[in-house]
Amino acid sequence: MIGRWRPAPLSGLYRPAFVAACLGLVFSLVGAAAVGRWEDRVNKVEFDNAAETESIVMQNGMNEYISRLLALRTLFESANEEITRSEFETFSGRLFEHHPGMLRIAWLPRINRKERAEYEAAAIADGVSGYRIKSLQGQGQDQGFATAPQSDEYFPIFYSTQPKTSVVYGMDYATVPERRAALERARDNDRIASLRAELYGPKEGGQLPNVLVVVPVYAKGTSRETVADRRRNLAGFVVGVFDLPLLLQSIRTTTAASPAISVNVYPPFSGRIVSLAQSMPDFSSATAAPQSMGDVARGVHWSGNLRIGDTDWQVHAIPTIGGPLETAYDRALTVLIVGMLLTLSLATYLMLASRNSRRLSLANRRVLELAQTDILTGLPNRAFFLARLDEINSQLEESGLTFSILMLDLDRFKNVNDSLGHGAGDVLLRQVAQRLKSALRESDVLARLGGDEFAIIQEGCEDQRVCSTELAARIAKLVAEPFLLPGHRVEIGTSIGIAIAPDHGNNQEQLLKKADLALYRSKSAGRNCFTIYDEAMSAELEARNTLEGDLRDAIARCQFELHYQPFVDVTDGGRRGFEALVRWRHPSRGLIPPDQFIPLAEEAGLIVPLGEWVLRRACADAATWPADLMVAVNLSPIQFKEAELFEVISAALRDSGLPPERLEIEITESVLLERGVENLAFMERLKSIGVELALDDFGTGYSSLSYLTAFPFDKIKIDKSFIRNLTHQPRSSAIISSIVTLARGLDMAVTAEGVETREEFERLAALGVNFAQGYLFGRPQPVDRIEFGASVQSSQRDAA
Ligand SMILES: Nc1nc2c(ncn2[C@@H]2O[C@H](COP(=O)(O)O[C@H]3[C@@H](O)[C@H](n4cnc5c(=O)[nH]c(N)nc54)O[C@@H]3COP(=O)(O)O)[C@@H](O)[C@H]2O)c(=O)[nH]1
Repeated sequence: MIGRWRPAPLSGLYRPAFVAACLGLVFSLVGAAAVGRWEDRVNKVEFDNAAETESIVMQNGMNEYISRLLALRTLFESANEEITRSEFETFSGRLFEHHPGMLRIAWLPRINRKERAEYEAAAIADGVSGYRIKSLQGQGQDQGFATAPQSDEYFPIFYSTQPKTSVVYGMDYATVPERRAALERARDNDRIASLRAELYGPKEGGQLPNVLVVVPVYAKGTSRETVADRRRNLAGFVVGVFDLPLLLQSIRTTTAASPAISVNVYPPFSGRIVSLAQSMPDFSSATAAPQSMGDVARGVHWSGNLRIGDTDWQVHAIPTIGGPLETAYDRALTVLIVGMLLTLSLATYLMLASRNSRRLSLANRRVLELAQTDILTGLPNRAFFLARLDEINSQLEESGLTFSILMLDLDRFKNVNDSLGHGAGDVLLRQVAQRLKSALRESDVLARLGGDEFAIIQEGCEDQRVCSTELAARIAKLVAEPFLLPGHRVEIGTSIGIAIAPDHGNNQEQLLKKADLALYRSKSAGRNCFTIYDEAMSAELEARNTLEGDLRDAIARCQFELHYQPFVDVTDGGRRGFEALVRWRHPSRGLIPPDQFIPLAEEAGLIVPLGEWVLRRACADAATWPADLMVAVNLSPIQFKEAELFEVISAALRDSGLPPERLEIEITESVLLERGVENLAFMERLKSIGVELALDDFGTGYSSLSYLTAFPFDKIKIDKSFIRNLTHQPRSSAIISSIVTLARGLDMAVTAEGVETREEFERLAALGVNFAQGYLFGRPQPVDRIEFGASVQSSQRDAA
């Protein structure tokens, strides 16, 4: 996972907007449909009420017409004398004066065979020329009249509101079967009968059939209780012919019928439809009349009856097209439009919000990336590494996998930084990052933890131990290759510590601690190597921690003591002084040598107070010695970084009364590696007050001869490792000889450390060394065991 961040998938970004749009659309449609249905229901109720009212009004209007025919019947039945033609015409004319739609009214008297001629003559006498009783024959266009055949009784048109010239005078209704049936129905039931009938001849104003209404008239004062009574006492019929469309239109006009309702009146239902004309309305107030009842039935409609006499005409009402009772679905439309607008707004808002939120999340991710990136190398930083480590740890139990952590610390990086500057150090770190990347797989996590520390999480290996050591070896080799920086070629290395999960722990803290311990071991083992953690390291750490605690206590309780080891002048064997070497008298562990606690004191920062104590004690002790004896005190590089060191030394001298010329400060080469300018100034200051300076352990570190010229040393102390080899390695003699020659040239003295044998001593003397120190002249011992008398001096002289 060298390229660690994968962008979040874009799919689903607009999903909320899409879902909202779909839901909004569905709700809008459902809402509009519901409102539409509600509108339908409300309109239907209103329409039904209006249609019913309309029907009642029409029925009342029709009843009014019928009642006028009944008035005529009353006239015939109540008159004592026969009603004359002119009385009939006058009365009829008045009755229907303001009632359009009444086409004509006729009086059909009941005439028997014997009365026929008499009636015919009377009509002619009344001015109806050529009057005779006729029968209607033929169909449609071929219809015509013929003299009615002999019959027991006739029901001819005798009086009529038609002009006397009309051919219909004398037409016997009984000769037309359906009219005869209506007459008989009316007679037998003493009820008004009606029928739909086409009139003879073309009808004014249209082709629609008319309605014949037949009212039976019985002889005055006769019984009509039984059918026989009615048949016997029948006097004739009053017949009204209605122009139904005109009549209904007139009713609607006079009653100010609602224009919202279109009324269609169909002929009485006969059980079968014999012609198209029968399915067409007899009356329609609609602007475009429906072509059939089917048309009406398909839409919103109301059905009822219009009773004319003994027959029910079918009434079907529909909302007038474009009228207020036609469902306009305007509310439903409003709901739909508002719903769509809200949906659109919501979807737009969600889309914008989603887009903004994505932008925000991208920005957040960028911030997160930056927060988890090491700016210098572009690698993940410590925060990312730790988070990833936690993540992998949390999956550890479920996955059953193992992984390794490799902690890397560059060797000698500090030198590059100090000597070539931070710019070069940065370039080097980038190059190291590139090399490390090249050694890793895509699934490995590489991070820079800070400074010259890198860390790797390596997972997915069959044998994690083998895999991680192979990787560490590969990395060590890669980093050991020279780096080309601008104008310089540098060589560094890397120390690596490895911890393996879950063997070495299953949480971040444990694993990092153990990888660090292993790294520490690599560092102390000589660098550019790798170490896998083992349990002994923890034990060591524990011991070290205990020791550190004890060390703090020891400083507070003054459990330290100084032992002194003499150094002698090679030429005469005379003792020239003592080196102060600190020891720790541990309450349970006894006397602990400085090798075992000085590094720890340095790491824990305790060397500063300890070093000050050594200085003061050594100066105080030396002040009691013979005036020709020097005291040499070791200073740690850590003490050198203390700004107060000069004041500490001055105070030790002042407080003890020891002349500065009797104090020799021993420093190691490592001190000279950094803060060169400050250290030089500090050393010059010590020299200026008379303190002598010795370069300790020469030959173990960098052994740069340039230090000898750059810093004002009085003495060089050749490390005992050279002396050890002196007798059997000619090279050591040559090195010592060179050092002596160089020191002499620089006006410096040379001390040989660790002289244990006479042979070594003689060889050193031959090489021109000035001073010697070692077990040959005495081991370090407490001050109270040192004899400053002549005996000591003579024994040493013997050695010389
Ligand atoms: N910063 C401070 N460092 C100190 C102080 N006191 C001691 N030290 C440093 O500790 C190192 C170990 O010291 P020590 O165990 O005391 O060993 C010294 C001698 O005992 C040993 N020595 C001397 N002669 C011989 C010999 O003939 N053979 C042999 N095997 N060892 C011998 O050498 C040590 C002295 O070395 P050096 O300092 O280089 O003169 C040591 O590095 C001390 O510097 C302290 O107070 N502060």
